[in-house]
Amino acid sequence: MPAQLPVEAISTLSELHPKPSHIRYQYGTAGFRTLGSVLDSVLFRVGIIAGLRSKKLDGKTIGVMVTASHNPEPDNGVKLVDPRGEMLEAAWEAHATNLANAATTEDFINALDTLVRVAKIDLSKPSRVVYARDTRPSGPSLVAAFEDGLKAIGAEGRNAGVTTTPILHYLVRAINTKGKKDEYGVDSEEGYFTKLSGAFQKLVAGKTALPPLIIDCANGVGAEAVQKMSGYLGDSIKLIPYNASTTTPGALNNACGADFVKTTQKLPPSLAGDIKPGQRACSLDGDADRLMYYYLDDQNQFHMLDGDKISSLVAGFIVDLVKIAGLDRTIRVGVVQTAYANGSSTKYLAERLPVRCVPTGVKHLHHAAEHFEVGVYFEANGHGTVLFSPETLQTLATHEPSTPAQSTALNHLRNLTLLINQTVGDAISDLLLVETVLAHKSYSGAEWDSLYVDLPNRLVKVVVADRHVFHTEDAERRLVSPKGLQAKIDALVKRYDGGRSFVRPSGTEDVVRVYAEAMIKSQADELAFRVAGLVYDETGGDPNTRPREFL
Ligand SMILES: CC(=O)N[C@H]1[C@@H](OP(=O)(O)O)O[C@H](CO)[C@@H](O)[C@@H]1O
Ligand SMILES: [Mg+2]
Repeated sequence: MPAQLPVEAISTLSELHPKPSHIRYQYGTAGFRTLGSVLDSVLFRVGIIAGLRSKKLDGKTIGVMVTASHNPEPDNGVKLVDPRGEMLEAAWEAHATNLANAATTEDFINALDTLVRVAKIDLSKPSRVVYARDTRPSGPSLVAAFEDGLKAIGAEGRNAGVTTTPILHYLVRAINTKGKKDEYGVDSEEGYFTKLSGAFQKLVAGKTALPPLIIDCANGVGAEAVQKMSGYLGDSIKLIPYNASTTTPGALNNACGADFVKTTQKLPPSLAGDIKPGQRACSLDGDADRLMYYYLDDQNQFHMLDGDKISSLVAGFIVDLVKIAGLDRTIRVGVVQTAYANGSSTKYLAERLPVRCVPTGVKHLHHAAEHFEVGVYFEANGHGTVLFSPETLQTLATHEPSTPAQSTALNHLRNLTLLINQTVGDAISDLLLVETVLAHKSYSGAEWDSLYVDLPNRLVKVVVADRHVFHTEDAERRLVSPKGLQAKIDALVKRYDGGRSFVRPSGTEDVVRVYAEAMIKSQADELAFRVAGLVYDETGGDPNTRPREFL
């Protein structure tokens, strides 16, 4: 008889983690994410789901990260990580949503039974799960609920403690490739720090010393990782953590962090006075998978260097190295962006290499990047990385250079494959990558910034009655419904010099987002507020509560 679900154990433990009756959960772009205080049942159930996912994949280790990233401190969330360190497969997002919403223990067990049957899960297989959390106060009790889930399904758990999202992804891949040909690294935090710092030190050896770098850690888990990384970097670069108060109530992501910088386009107030004209600095988000750079010019003016600027800097550098190494016929470097990428960045990049636009969400970018030999992907908000295909890794490992210049470039490329966290966007890996390129190019922040001039842009949220009536095509750049709305947007856009605007429903908030660009800032704002007004009026917005700035 095939192995059965341990119904007794699941049932007993499930009663300790009842689902609140009034809440509907959704496994979205960022996993399950909502107030930490209502996630207990979800975490318990995710423990069981992770165990089943591992069994389905023959006992490979699955990752689980408890975090709500850049959200306010009271929020929390949970994401599953597949064996190569990638986001959970889409079909299982639906399974997770379904299981999280089962009303009672009985419904939950029935839904589990169905999943086991439909997904043909062999319950006799082993199951292994590695998990971690960020610094949020709700973390420990949520992890305890999750561990009850592991216990219920009999999964073997490995607690990676308090660490960043990208380190958890690294661990998943390292564990699953241990002792294999494609071994990713030693499966410990130390392994991660040693691998990245070693590659960085080689890449910047002999270059002019890098100035110390102020890092705004958003008062989150990145602070601990930056401090640890510092210890491994020797004198190759000095990292100065700011906003590193991980235990101060309410401090997490508050007036600091990558999301604050991107959305307000301002310097975090806590850095004011400490960053000098000409100096650059950067901000991480609450789980250290996003990165924003910025600098003050000689007039003390703030300039932001976002994900598009990082992408352009890095892609250009890799293209040059590939060419110098004599590999430009074999290795095609491409870039993946979303519709939110600044139009100037797209123009700059498209003149140099293939560029693809995909729908919002890291999994779309990641998968599209896998189609290039080297795929560089970044969201404008600072989440991104570089992927080297297995064939490219092979080429880099075996290629015989014919000149000293080729040999040097080849070595740099090899070290880049070690420095870059290829499982997921990683703020710490990315900032070392940026510093590497700046060291090689002898660029200041201003010189990097001058690769292209950002088009002024504006992002506006519109609260609508039902965002599910919005459907898009062409990588979210055009609306197919509500019918007729796109034609009206087109008519508005035409009136603005260099105008571009698109509307899409958010996957993480109950709003519709409007993005607009134009040649001058006031026009970008005006276009955004006109389109926002149009969307509001056309989809039944109440005239009495119409936001005043909408035109
Ligand atoms: C405009 C914007 O920044 N959108 C963000 C946001 O998605 P929305 O679907 O727009 O809510 O959260 C996603 C998950 O973190 C991130 O991937 C994406 O870039
Ligand atoms: Mg994040």
